[in-house]
Amino acid sequence: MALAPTPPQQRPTMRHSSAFLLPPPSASPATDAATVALVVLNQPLPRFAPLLWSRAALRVCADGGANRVFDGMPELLPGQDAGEVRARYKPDVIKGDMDSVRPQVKEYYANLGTKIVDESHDQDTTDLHKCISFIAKNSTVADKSNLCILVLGALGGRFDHEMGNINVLHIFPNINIILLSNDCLIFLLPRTHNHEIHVERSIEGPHCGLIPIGMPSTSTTTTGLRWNLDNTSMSYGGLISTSNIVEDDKVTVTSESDLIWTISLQN
Ligand SMILES: Nc1ncnc2c1ncn2[C@@H]1O[C@H](COP(=O)(O)OP(=O)(O)OP(=O)(O)O)[C@@H](O)[C@H]1O
Ligand SMILES: Cc1ncc(C[n+]2csc(CCO)c2C)c(N)n1
Repeated sequence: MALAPTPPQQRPTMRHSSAFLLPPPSASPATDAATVALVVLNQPLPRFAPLLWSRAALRVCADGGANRVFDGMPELLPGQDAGEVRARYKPDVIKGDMDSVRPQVKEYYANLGTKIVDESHDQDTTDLHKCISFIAKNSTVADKSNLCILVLGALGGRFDHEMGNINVLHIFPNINIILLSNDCLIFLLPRTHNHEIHVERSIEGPHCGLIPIGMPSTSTTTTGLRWNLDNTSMSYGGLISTSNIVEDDKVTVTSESDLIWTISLQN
């Protein structure tokens, strides 16, 4: 027999913040408290890749993501010597089925001490899935609520890859994973919690969305949005909240089902 969901008033509150994207020297207590791990996917690096790299305690490239670091970091830092930039931005780990990383790139980083984890035997899980499993297993952070995994290049590109990347959020609902592109970010709001999203209005918004992927939501209630939901049901084929607008610095969400939160990033 399925367990009844915990009533909304008994759920703990999960707080979310994108302060990790604020330019230095800004650092909020929320950013400092979490240990950041970075995953680089096989897509063009977003402009803030060097900033997030410097804030991460662990840097993992998913297969062809290593090519993007090798080629892209010198391009993002054009005033600096390309060779020095390359040596400075050395991934800790390259992991995946290794069909996309160029042999010369793999050898370059292996010689610098990067750990290469070849999982070409596994053709049933995506490289991102493999990387998140690796981080979850190897992170020294005992309390996983203090771990924040930032994924670069997860959106905009091949639709099957995008859906695979969003599926990874649902596979690991208890890990704080944020999918990023130059244009927006996405994370999961698990139904086990009420959610308080602190909006960094200097860098994100105003466009946002609240989307039930995977299952309909029988009841969702929000504050802080232009078009709030009030015990509203959402489903594909019915209402989903896209092209919404953030009105307050804090958005709250309570829902009977897992939801995807997305917000635009200012360029
Ligand atoms: N166009 C894209 N859009 C979104 N994510 C992508 C895209 N390309 C790659 N990725 C992400 O980067 C990871 C590594 O990419 P890579 O190209 O090495 O994967 P792959 O397994 O060789 O892909 P495939 O064989 O399906 O082309 C993927 O698992 C995926 O999460
Ligand atoms: C039903 C089903 N659909 C697709 C794949 C293929 N696939 C999924 S993840 C992956 C690895 C990509 O690096 C590959 C090849 C599969 N195995 N099972």
